[in-house]
Amino acid sequence: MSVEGYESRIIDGKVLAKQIEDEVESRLEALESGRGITPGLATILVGDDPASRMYVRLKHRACERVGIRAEDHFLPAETSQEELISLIDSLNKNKDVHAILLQLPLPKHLFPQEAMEAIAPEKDADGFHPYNMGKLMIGDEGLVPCTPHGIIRALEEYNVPIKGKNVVIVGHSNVVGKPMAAMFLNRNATVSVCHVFTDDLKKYTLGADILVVAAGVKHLIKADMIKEGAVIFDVGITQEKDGVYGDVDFENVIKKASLITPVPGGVGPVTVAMLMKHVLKCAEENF
Ligand SMILES: Nc1nc(=O)c2c([nH]1)NC[C@@H]1CN(c3ccc(C(=O)N[C@@H](CCC(=O)O)C(=O)O)cc3)C=[N+]21
Repeated sequence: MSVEGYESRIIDGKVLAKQIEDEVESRLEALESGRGITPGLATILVGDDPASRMYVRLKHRACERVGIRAEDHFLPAETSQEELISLIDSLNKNKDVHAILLQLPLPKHLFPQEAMEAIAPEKDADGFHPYNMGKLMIGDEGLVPCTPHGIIRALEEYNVPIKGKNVVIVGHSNVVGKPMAAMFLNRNATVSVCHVFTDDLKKYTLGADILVVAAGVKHLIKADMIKEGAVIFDVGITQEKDGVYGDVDFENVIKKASLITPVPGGVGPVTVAMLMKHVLKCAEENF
């Protein structure tokens, strides 16, 4: 990538992830030596989608690095809703499992919302349970989704003020856009949420002091759509034969941004590190 001279504007997600994982590791050691608890994460993957497999593998590797006990539950694509719920029920009751992660998306015949509601809210490391989502909405942030949490952490790390700033979020998914909006509102930013049906996207993005893009459209955001000095988080992942692409035209946008996350090596690794933090929190608070 030709970004010479602009390197200092890059938020290195791997460096930040390492820092978060180091914190987790030392708190985890204290939990083990102090209370004899080793945090345990159970991941559930239904079907053998290659991308999902890779993401689950990334999470297991992170568990290994920090010392979380991870168990992998792989279910065949034809698993029924009842079988899935019954696995979740047994993991809810298992005292050695402090956190449960149901990898999304699920095969089309299954109901993700019902499955996520079956996860005990105190074991919901992803923060996707309606109880945890509801708490987030009313400003009581407990277990919150990993990607938005990682973005807030990055802003803190780089001392970017949030209060009173214009934040624009592109994408209104339950896993990124909506919880992200709530987290910024909780910190008194002025928040606009745009999505596929937004008329004249550029009109909004041009006003953004902080821009979070999670649309899944390769290079949706061009340099002429952003304000000079904006802070930009690219959550997009478009996998093509020759590589992974984000939602931001990075090489051109970096010339106007003050801080920006690359893809890969930006938001992704921070998301995984935040998951580790959440598993630790589940183990500290519920055993
Ligand atoms: N219940 C659930 N929780 C999730 O957190 C969840 C999920 N389902 N389903 C899928 C998405 C996707 N996701 C990513 C995590 C890390 C990277 C990551 O670390 N990527 C590396 C490698 C990229 C590559 O080489 O392709 C990077 O950006 O540098 C990417 C994507 C978590 N997700």
